[in-house]
Amino acid sequence: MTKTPQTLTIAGSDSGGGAGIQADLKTFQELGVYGTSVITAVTAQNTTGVAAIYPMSAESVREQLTAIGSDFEISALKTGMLFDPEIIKETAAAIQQFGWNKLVVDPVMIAKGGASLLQQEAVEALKIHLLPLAFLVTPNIPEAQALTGIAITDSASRHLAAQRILSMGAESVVIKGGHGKDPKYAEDYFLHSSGESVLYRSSRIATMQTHGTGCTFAAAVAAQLAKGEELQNAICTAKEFIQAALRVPLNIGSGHGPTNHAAYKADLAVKRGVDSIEVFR
Ligand SMILES: Nc1ncnc2c1ncn2[C@@H]1O[C@H](COP(=O)(O)OP(=O)(O)OP(=O)(O)O)[C@@H](O)[C@H]1O
Ligand SMILES: Cc1ncc(CO)c(N)n1
Repeated sequence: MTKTPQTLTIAGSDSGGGAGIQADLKTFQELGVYGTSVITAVTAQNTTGVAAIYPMSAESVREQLTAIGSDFEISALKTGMLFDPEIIKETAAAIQQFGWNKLVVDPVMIAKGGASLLQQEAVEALKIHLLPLAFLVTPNIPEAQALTGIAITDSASRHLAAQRILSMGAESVVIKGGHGKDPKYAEDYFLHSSGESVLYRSSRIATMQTHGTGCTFAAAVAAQLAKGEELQNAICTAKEFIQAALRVPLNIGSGHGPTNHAAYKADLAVKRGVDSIEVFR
């Protein structure tokens, strides 16, 4: 009997349901994998912003990780909001202890409204403890700049920043282009430590409903990896998933609304297909 692949998200809770743990579990469910979760912080948050953050203690994070590691067979996992250095160290220790592979690190730093989801001193901890364990790191443009100190202004500086992130020990990186300036395209740039690079390009969708795009994208990659999809194809599927989720808005809340996690499967179900992504290798 084949078992459903099991996945794990280590991230913060978004009370508004569009990002963080909630986005990850919805994405896992939609893509047909079993989702488990370790909550690093509780945020009081909606589509207009983050009102408060309550980090969990390092001990509670360790206990959640142990509960998962002692019972589940995790085929792929992702991290999101990790908030402080202690939580990062507990996370890295558990990943090593339980031998979890296929780690997608989404280096979440700042929410759309400007709230800090990662303490300044935690950026170093992330680089030292977590990036060397990563199968894939998924920074957006501001995060890639914060990790490397390189201003990303064109494709050459984006490549340089990607190389710098790989030099921190990650096996591969995709610098996401949601924050890019191009009005026509949203371009994600992938670089592997082998030197192989891929550009994933989709048409940019003009919408306010972009809350949690990064979390959803990384969770979709982790889900596909858990099912055994090869990394570059998993990224392509994640790009199709987020494109569908952005294209069919839910119009929830008065600010940056959540994406529509159900759209990808609904598209497939009626064989409408999803927007095809241009892939440049
Ligand atoms: N308007 C858009 N149209 C099409 N694709 C988009 C758009 N905005 C973001 N994307 C895609 O969504 C994914 C997430 O990228 P983005 O740079 O927005 O991440 P993020 O800033 O970490 O997200 P968040 O912090 O909101 O969770 C990428 O694949 C990106 O190309
Ligand atoms: C809990 C949480 N994680 C990540 C993000 C980034 O979208 C957010 N806004 N909230």
